Amino acid sequence: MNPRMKRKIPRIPLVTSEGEVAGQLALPIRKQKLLSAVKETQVKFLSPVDTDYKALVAENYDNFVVQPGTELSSELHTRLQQGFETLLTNGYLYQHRIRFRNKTVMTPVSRTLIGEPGMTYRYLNLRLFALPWTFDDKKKLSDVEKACNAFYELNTYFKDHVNKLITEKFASSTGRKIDETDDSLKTIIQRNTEFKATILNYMDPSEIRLKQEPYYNMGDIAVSWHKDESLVDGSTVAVYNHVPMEARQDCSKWKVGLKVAWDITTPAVCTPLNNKDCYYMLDTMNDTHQHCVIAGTLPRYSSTHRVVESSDSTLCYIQQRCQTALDNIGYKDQIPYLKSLETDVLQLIEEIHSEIEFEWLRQFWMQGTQHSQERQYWLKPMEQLQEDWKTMELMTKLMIDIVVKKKDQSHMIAKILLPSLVERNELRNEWMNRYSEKEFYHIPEEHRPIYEPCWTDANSEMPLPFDLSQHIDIIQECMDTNDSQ
Ligand SMILES: O=C(O)CCC(=O)C(=O)O
Ligand SMILES: [Fe+2]
Repeated sequence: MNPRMKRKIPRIPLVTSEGEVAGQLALPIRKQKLLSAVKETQVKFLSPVDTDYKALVAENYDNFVVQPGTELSSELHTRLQQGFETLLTNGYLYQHRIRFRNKTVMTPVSRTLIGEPGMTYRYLNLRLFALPWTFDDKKKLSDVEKACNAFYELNTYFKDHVNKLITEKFASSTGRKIDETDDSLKTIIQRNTEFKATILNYMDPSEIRLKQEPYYNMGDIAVSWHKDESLVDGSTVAVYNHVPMEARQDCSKWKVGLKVAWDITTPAVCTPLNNKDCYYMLDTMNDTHQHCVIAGTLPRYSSTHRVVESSDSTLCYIQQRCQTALDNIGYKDQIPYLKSLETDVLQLIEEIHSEIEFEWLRQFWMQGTQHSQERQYWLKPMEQLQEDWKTMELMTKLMIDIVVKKKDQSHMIAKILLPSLVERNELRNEWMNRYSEKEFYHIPEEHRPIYEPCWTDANSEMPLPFDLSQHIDIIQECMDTNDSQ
């Protein structure tokens, strides 16, 4: 059976984007209000064929810029188009199963993240781990690596082009002549152009049943109204559009929709895109507006470059956090002990411990075998993170021992441990029960979750059991006796 056929009718609800789930789920109140207002008022949108379109864009969407593909070199287009195709044919683009209001839902669009080595991007409660787009000079690149590198080239182009757009905008809004040494200009440019990763999107509309755009009747919605998450405030999003077989009429083309966030009095805009076109949401546009993608009739790819808010989303960051925690373990005659028992130190270690387990290890392995095989770059670092995490299990065990033996600081340590262990146990349960049996059964084998780390009580290497319930009871008891003394 053709593996693509299996995906034709998704068994689990589709999420079309942030905050927008097709079917079953209750709507947020804000959206309900908007929808009932829509019924009463005639809300409208304009397209480039409408006479007032230009004026509307100038007034309310001046940070939205469409650039015809002719401005990019044909060599770059060729590399990008080959890049998309290579990634699709090698199975790198697939629909994401994400958790949304306690349900598992599937994105209609197939995706992957490419970016700076060690970059991750969190959206819809899923952490994406980037395929690197740059490599050591001497490395002989595989086709997939060459494909990723093409998007780095596009990224370099986008940095340069957005620099120009922002500089012009700055000059026209301040009425000043362009001065490249101007510090405020430099800051704005940096904020807008430090693209760190791109999400590639792919969809063949003939394979997926889509919902209608709910407010304006724009057509079939592939990516529903949203703002992009986890970005630096006031940063640009730059998008490349690729439709291998171009539709002739506007009505069959893919379109990008824009509206002022939670506003139905200002008309929205809906702009058809041609193959190779780029569009930009400059500066604060992603903060003040929402965008959506309306499906055309033919398959389409896009590459969406983002200035990721990366303070807590790089491999370097989590490795440093690990080191901070591990600095507190010492060994005397090979016997481990905690160097400091200060509240803040222990609290921080417990936080890091859970962060590694739930934000990194489980997020990575939950995405399945194919996902991990594709990410050779990540395998060694993940192994090391898991080793470090295991040492943190030992550190937690040392804390528990102090509580149980009623040593000096036991009450204070119990107060830190109790909420931390309760939360860890709950999160473990949640991760282990992420899919119902029925859902699990319908996940293709290569995308099935790997429940890692996972161990049984028979595993003598692990300092603590997987299920923390008994330890939680013991600590609770210690606290109760301590309180009653
Ligand atoms: O494909 C596009 O044009 C934009 C997709 C999008 O909004 C997203 O991936 O966040
Ligand atoms: Fe988006």
